[in-house]
Amino acid sequence: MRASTIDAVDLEKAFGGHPAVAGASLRVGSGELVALVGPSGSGKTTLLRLIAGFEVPDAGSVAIGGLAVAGEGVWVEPDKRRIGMVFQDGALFPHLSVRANLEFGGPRAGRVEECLELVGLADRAGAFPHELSGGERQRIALARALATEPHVVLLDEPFAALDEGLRAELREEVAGVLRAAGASALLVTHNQQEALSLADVVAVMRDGRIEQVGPPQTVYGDPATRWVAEFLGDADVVSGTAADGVAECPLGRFPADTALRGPVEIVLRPEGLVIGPDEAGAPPGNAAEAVVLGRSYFGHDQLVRLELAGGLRLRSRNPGSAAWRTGDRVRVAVRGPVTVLGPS
Ligand SMILES: Nc1ncnc2c1ncn2[C@@H]1O[C@H](COP(=O)(O)OP(=O)(O)OP(=O)(O)O)[C@@H](O)[C@H]1O
Repeated sequence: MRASTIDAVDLEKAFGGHPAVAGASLRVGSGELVALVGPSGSGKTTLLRLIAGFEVPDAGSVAIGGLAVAGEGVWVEPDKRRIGMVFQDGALFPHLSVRANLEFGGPRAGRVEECLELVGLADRAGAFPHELSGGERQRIALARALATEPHVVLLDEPFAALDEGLRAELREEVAGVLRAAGASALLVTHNQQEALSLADVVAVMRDGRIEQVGPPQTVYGDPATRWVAEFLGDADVVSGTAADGVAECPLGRFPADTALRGPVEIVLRPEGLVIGPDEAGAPPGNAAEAVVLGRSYFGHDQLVRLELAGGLRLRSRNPGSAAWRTGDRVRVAVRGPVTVLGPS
């Protein structure tokens, strides 16, 4: 395991008796990019502010770069925590040039040029913030955050103010810059795609707690709870019964944790269901007859709504090549990974 850059343990913070962070623990390893994702009001920004030192925790502790900065009897001011911050609006000093913005924290000689080079804006050192585009401003904000060689960069919704096209482009660029700089970073976002596509590790926050932490493929493909499954993407949940390591439902039999017995919930992703006269690629048995209820065509793919005998409704996301019509009788097979969960 990599050395920790952030170790936040059992943090609690309430405002007026209402808990915003309710026992959250979060670790960021050295050189790791961790995304903290959750719905509005789940406590992401408060957790980030506790780590940065803009809020004092009611309980719990924070260590940054191996040094305790908050906890019982310990308090280190934000400007002594060696963190770099990037906010939604960049928050550059408007009356200072790009160079002066980067020099503000007193970086070592040559570091300003290095950081401008990293974000690909070496030629804009003399410009003022109002002369930069929204995307350029965020790249300069990142360069400024990196200039003082912090232990960790904290980014709070850094792409939220940008339009969709620019957002996607800048996301990749920012992740690339952070990786090239070998920086450790914690990114707060309410955008699931952003979290899954950018981060090495995704922490899913709900009601002030971290509900699941893991690599993007794990939190999406093997969600710990039904809530995580439904928050991170489209999911259909089918009731089944488990015994001896197998869960059974109208779509077939699936491997399950041997500890599960009795009623279970089986989580299916629409892209894991294939439709067709043949059962392309699916193991024998894991298929069922269905009627097409309707379809939405998106160009790059389509979402087909299906109903099985007994009224069970499912969705299949597949290449838009086959124009299934309402009322068509089809066979639906499970191709993708399924997750079997105990009753929630
Ligand atoms: N300074 C404050 N005073 C009072 N309540 C606050 C304060 N800061 C946050 N809260 C409350 O704490 C809860 C968590 O807020 P927080 O901003 O941390 O959530 P979030 O997940 O970042 O949400 P969003 O994605 O909307 O920014 C909310 O109910 C919010 O209203």
